[in-house]
Amino acid sequence: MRPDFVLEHIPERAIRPLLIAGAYGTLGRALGRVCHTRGLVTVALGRNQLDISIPASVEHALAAHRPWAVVNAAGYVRVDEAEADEARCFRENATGPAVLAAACAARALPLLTFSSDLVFDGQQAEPYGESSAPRPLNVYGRSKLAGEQQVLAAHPGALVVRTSAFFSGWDEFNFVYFALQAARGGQRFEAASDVRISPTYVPDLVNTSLDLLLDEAAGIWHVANQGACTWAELARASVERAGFSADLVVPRPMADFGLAAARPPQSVLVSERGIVLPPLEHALGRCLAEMERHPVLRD
Ligand SMILES: NC(=O)C1=CN([C@@H]2O[C@H](COP(=O)(O)OP(=O)(O)OC[C@H]3O[C@@H](n4cnc5c(N)ncnc54)[C@H](OP(=O)(O)O)[C@@H]3O)[C@@H](O)[C@H]2O)C=CC1
Ligand SMILES: Cc1cn([C@H]2C[C@H](O)[C@@H](COP(=O)(O)OP(=O)(O)O[C@H]3O[C@@H](C)C(=O)[C@@H](O)[C@H]3O)O2)c(=O)[nH]c1=O
Repeated sequence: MRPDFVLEHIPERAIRPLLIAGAYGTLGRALGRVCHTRGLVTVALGRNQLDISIPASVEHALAAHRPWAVVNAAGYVRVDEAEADEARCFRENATGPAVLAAACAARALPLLTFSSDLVFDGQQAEPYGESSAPRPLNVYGRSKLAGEQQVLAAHPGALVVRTSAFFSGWDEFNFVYFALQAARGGQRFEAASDVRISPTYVPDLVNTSLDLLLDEAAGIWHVANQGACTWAELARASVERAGFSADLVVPRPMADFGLAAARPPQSVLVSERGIVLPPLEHALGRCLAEMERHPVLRD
C-alpha cells in the first residue's frame, strides 16, 4: 500500500495538533495532561507564544501550527481584582476569545472556550440551565458574558462550556487545596456558608469538554459535577475525608469576607442538554486520592 494512500484515511486530528491557548494555567495544564493520556497530539502555547487578544499573534500561531481545532484555556480569573481592572479583564475574557473565534471561523476550525457560573445573579430558586437568563453581578461575570456573546456571534459553531468552582489534585491553586493546607497546619479555615455552587473536578471537566469537542457540539453547554453545596460544606467534606477535624472549618456569611466583587447567593449549574458528570462526592474522593501523591497530605 502506498504511504500517501494510507495518509488519506487518517483523520485530520491524528496528524494535526489540538492547539491549547493559555496552556500554563490550571485548566491549560490539565488539558495538556488529559490529551496526552488520551493520545491527542497538542501544541501548548502560553501567553508569550500566543496572546489571544492580539490578532497578529493568533494568525501567526494558526499558520505556524495548522491545528485541527483550538481550545482557549486563557482568561482573567481574579474576580475581586477585576472590579478595578475592567479593561484588562475584558481584554482577556471577551476580546481575546472573540479574536480567536473570528480567526477560527475564517478557517472553519472548531473552537472550545470556557465561561463561568458567575454570568448568573443567583436570584432564581432552581439551578441554572443553559437556557436560563444571565445577569452578571460583577465585572468578571460581565466580561465572561460578553465573551460568550462575541464568540458565538463570530463563530456560531464554537463550543462554549460554562463551568464553575474548580478543584483539582493537580495543582495548588484551588479552594480544596487551601482548606486542606489550613487543616494540615491545624489552622481554622473560614468559608462562606451562604453561597451555593457546583464544584467542578478539573479532570472530569476536561474529559467531558474534549468529548463534546470531538462530537462537534456547538453553543453553550453547562459542565459541572452533579450536586451542589456551599463553600463551607465543600471545605468541611474535604477536611473530614482527609482525616482532619471538621471543626477546623468555620462557616461565615459571605459578607464577612468584605470582597470587592458581589457573588450570587447560588450559581448551581445543571445541563438541559444531557451532559451528566460523576457525582461531587465521587469526584472529591478521586481528588483526595490524587492529593495523597501530593505534598499537601505529607508530613
Ligand atoms: N478557576 C475557576 O474556578 C473557573 C475558571 N473558569 C474559566 O476557565 C478558564 C481558565 O481558568 P483557570 O485555569 O482557573 O485560570 P488560570 O489563571 O490558572 O489560567 C489562565 C491562563 O490564561 C493566561 N492568559 C491570560 N490572558 C491571556 C492572553 N491574552 N493570551 C494568552 N494567555 C492569557 C494566563 O497567563 P498569565 O499567567 O500570564 O496571566 C494564565 O496562564 C478561564 O476562562 C476562566 O474564566 C470558569 C469557571 C471556574
Ligand atoms: C479564600 C477563601 C475564599 N472563600 C470563598 C470566597 C469565594 O467566593 C470562594 C472562592 O474564592 P475565589 O475568590 O477563589 O473564587 P470566586 O472568585 O468566588 O470563585 C470563582 O472563580 C471564578 C474564576 C469563577 O469563574 C467561578 O466559577 C468561581 O469558582 O470561596 C472562602 O469562603 N474562604 C476562603 O478562605
